[in-house]
Amino acid sequence: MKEVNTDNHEPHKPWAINLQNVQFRYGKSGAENALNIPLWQVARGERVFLHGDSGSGKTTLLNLLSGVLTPTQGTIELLEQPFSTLSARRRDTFRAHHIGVVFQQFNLVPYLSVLKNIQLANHFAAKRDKDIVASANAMLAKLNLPSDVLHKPANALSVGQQQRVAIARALINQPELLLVDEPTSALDASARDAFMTILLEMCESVEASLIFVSHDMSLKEFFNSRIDMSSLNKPFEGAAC
Ligand SMILES: Nc1ncnc2c1ncn2[C@@H]1O[C@H](COP(=O)(O)OP(=O)(O)OP(=O)(O)O)[C@@H](O)[C@H]1O
Repeated sequence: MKEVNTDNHEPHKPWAINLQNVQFRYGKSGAENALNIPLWQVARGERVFLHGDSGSGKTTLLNLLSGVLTPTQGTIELLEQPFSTLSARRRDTFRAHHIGVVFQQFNLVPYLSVLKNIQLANHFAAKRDKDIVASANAMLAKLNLPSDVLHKPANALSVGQQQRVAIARALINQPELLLVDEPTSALDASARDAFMTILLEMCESVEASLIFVSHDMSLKEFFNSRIDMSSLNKPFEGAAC
């Protein structure tokens, strides 16, 4: 397994992620509520396991990568294109076209059917899928979900089923970058391993780069690179430690 080197001297490969001198603070709070990442580059196609203590900034970093937050300083490029410097509207469009997200609460619209949840993601895609029902069905079959879930409201599904729907929704537009935050916390060990296998197979099939955040170090075996937030997030100059 490769520990990701943040002082990267390898020959240039196309980047999925390129963070340069990124700083982030929540409001005017102290440095402990902040990120300071001088450099972080992830090559396209890489599958990265991102771990770290509670409060070390993992979710904040994912929110910066998905454009929910923007850096206080520095720049984020995704897929070799400017991202953090875009207007909020353009960032939303970029996200809809290129990024899939599976966050802790899955972010499914609870009262909408599984199909409508998946359709919603495709609605904002660069290319609308003319046969979204067939595509959604094919995706659900790959995820071992029966096709009758398609018309059930999301909140009528088990947690494990909702996780799979969240993956289907995140991958339906074949995103180049997939961001996943602690999705296995509610699963037992065998369900967790099944989830990981499916997630990685699906990622492979659409050739997505993956950033996967978790506390659960037993999951690191599923990844070819891993990074600890403490090696990424440097103390602010002059900050009391
Ligand atoms: N909305 C917010 N306003 C102010 N501070 C925040 C906010 N969200 C997070 N923080 C602070 O930012 C720091 C990083 O939090 P973050 O949620 O990114 O950590 P994490 O590594 O994802 O934690 P966990 O593993 O517990 O989910 C923490 O000190 C946290 O208290």
